[in-house]
Amino acid sequence: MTSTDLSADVANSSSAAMFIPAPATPYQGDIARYWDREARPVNLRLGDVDGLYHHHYGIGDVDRTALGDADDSTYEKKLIAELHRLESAQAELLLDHLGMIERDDTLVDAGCGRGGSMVMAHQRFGCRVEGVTLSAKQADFANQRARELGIEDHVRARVCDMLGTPFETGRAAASWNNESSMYVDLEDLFAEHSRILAIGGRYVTITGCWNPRYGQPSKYVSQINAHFECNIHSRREYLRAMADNRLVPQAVIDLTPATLPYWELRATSSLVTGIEKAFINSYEDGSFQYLLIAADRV
Ligand SMILES: C[S@@+](CC[C@H](N)C(=O)[O-])C[C@H]1O[C@@H](n2cnc3c(N)ncnc32)[C@H](O)[C@@H]1O
Ligand SMILES: CC(C)=CCC/C(C)=C/COP(=O)(O)OP(=O)(O)O
Ligand SMILES: [Mg+2]
Repeated sequence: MTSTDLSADVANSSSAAMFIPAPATPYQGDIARYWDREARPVNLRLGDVDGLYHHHYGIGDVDRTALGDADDSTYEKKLIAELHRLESAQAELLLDHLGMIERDDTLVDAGCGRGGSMVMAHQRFGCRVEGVTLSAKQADFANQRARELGIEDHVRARVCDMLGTPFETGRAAASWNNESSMYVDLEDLFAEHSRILAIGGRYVTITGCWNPRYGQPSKYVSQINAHFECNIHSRREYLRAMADNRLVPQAVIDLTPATLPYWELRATSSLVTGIEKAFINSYEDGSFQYLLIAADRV
């Protein structure tokens, strides 16, 4: 794919001249404010470990040898590094599912946060990565990080609704949502991914979803929704909305067992936010699942 710039509108490309569109709905205004104000140590201190700032959770086994003795004065620092390693492992798994990406391809990160996954994608594939977020603070942060790394010509965040992006039709080699699809209607979301993706392109999401086998969203799922002002969808809704929008699943991976060690470890740290028990309980009672879905645009 030949692509230097997917965007039909480049006006808001640099933070200095960033054009901030009015929110499409009052809800999106709330979410923009939420992320503009967010500065939780559990995110900033983890990002400070190596400069990759994530707003998603972790997967994989805890490396107890890396943590050492809990009585040691360096234990908390090691614990933070370990949580961060698990969060980056989550992003690596998402990137593993993007398929063959060439240097001249363009990828789209829908709901890019502070841009950690975008940087990792560029570092892995050498390609251009375009991200959208509702939060001007997050877009500024991500663009500042890209400048610091000298990759601002390849990695760019902008303030934009993921349901109506300025990207050209059929040009993206791959696109993803990393824990950002619980803020939007899935039919609208997948219609937009389907529009921007090339035929044969790849879509990947990692998300928390409620489990139809449980019946309805549990009290823990409701707690998570209230905590983040989001609206968690069911697994069934994901698969149905993909099918409706020419996205054919190639892999559906239940990451619930893989994310539980992250939560158990996080619950013991000084950086707890109070939402840890809701995740642990809902994963354990089967009402909630941590899922990766990779789909082909057909
Ligand atoms: C939990 S954070 C995930 C950030 C990032 N994907 C990561 O893994 O670090 C959710 C993100 O979704 C974004 N978001 C929510 N609704 C959006 C929308 N309608 N359009 C664009 N971004 C949106 C928020 O601004 C925020 O950046
Ligand atoms: C899996 C689900 C349902 C996720 C909801 C979306 C969300 C808010 C993710 C984490 O962001 P964060 O990294 O800012 O959260 P925290 O501060 O808890 O680490
Ligand atoms: Mg976090």
